[in-house]
Amino acid sequence: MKKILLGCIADDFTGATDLANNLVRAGLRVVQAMGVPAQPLDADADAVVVALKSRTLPVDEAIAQSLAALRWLQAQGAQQIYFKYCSTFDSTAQGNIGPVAEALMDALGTDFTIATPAFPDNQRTVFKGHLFVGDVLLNESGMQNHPLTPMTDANLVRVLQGQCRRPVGLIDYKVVAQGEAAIRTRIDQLRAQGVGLAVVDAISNDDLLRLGAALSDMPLVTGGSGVAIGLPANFGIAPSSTASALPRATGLQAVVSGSCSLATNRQVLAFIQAGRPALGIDALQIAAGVDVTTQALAWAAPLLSQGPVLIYSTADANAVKAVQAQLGVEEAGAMVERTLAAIALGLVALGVRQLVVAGGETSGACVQALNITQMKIGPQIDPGVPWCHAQADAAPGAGLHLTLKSGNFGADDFFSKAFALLA
Ligand SMILES: Nc1ncnc2c1ncn2[C@@H]1O[C@H](COP(=O)(O)OP(=O)(O)OP(=O)(O)O)[C@@H](O)[C@H]1O
Ligand SMILES: O=C(O)[C@@H](O)C(=O)CO
Repeated sequence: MKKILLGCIADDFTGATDLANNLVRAGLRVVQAMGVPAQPLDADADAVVVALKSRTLPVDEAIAQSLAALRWLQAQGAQQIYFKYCSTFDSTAQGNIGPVAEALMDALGTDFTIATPAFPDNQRTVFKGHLFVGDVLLNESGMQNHPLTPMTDANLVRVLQGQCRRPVGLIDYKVVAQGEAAIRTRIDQLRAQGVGLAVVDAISNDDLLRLGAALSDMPLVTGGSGVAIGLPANFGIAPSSTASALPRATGLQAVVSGSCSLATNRQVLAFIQAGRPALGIDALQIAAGVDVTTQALAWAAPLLSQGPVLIYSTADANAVKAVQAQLGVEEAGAMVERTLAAIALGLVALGVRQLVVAGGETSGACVQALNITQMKIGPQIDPGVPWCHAQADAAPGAGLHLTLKSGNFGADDFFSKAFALLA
């Protein structure tokens, strides 16, 4: 068995493809596994990204799944472990970023790791420990209204400290600007002070490349997908602009959107304004026992032959809050996810072979319903969002082209742009 270099654990499915995309573009051969594989790796790969749906699980379950992923990755020979979370640091006061990071540290027997969600290609920058989304602080970016993980504090040292037993420190931009040696010195200083995790400032890809060089011997790296751009060089691998080729796309086209993030709201609006068919589904109707899935599929069936259709639960923050007040946050989320997953499965049964799913939790639910276990990463549509290809029982033969779009990623015309790229 050939050993892998980098073993990655992603806390949601869109995040996993985001990371895999950056690694592929940096030159690594990557396999993305949905959940912890039951078998050893059967492909030649430099990195494996194990996609979990652990971001919003109870802490103990998130830890247990992450440790199972770690054990599998170690069995494949992984030299370094990467824990991927959201570039908007999506978590609650309990976690799961801090507790999972510390459980991985314990399991790896390491006393120090870094944490940075910086992803400048997607306008996520960290300055003096504070996370900016575009020009505004995290807590003013719309993320303060997230349905499951509202982010109300942009100070990541404070946020992470609230989730960790070990002291949390900062490697600030002045140190990062000086390069690898200065970063290593700062890490030594922090370790000597008993700091276990350090948030790292990064406002450009150059910062991330300098940081990457200083992480070559760190057993565990934690971050968004941005840090990944600086790691392949440590293994002697050079960036590659050739995205992996995917099989030719065929079949009908559809979008399923359960993301309520601001970018997805704009993308849904743009699709409707472009005159494309779109159907909104209502969480309260699902709760009232209406068979929303059958209704949605009956609506889509005659339209699919004319081009892409969109089925969405995407709503603005006020509408989501009103639904949650009636149904409860978790129940509302789970109910909508189950329905959209059943709709995705139904769309594939109707002949859809190019499927866009918006939202990390929603993607997890759809991919699990489709029983997809492994994906190949293809060309990037927008930063952080590639097309992928997977085999699925529901799409026998040529399989399915799939893109899992993170809530806040992608241009306003993302849905149309995605299908145009495969044409
Ligand atoms: N209209 C709605 N009312 C209440 N909850 C909803 C509604 N629509 C979607 N949801 C739930 O909100 C959650 C959205 O999370 P999801 O991870 O899919 O999107 P996101 O957070 O925008 O994406 P990402 O995690 O990639 O940033 C899901 O649990 C979904 O079921
Ligand atoms: O890092 C990001 O923002 C995304 O990959 C993600 O994890 C959204 O769910």
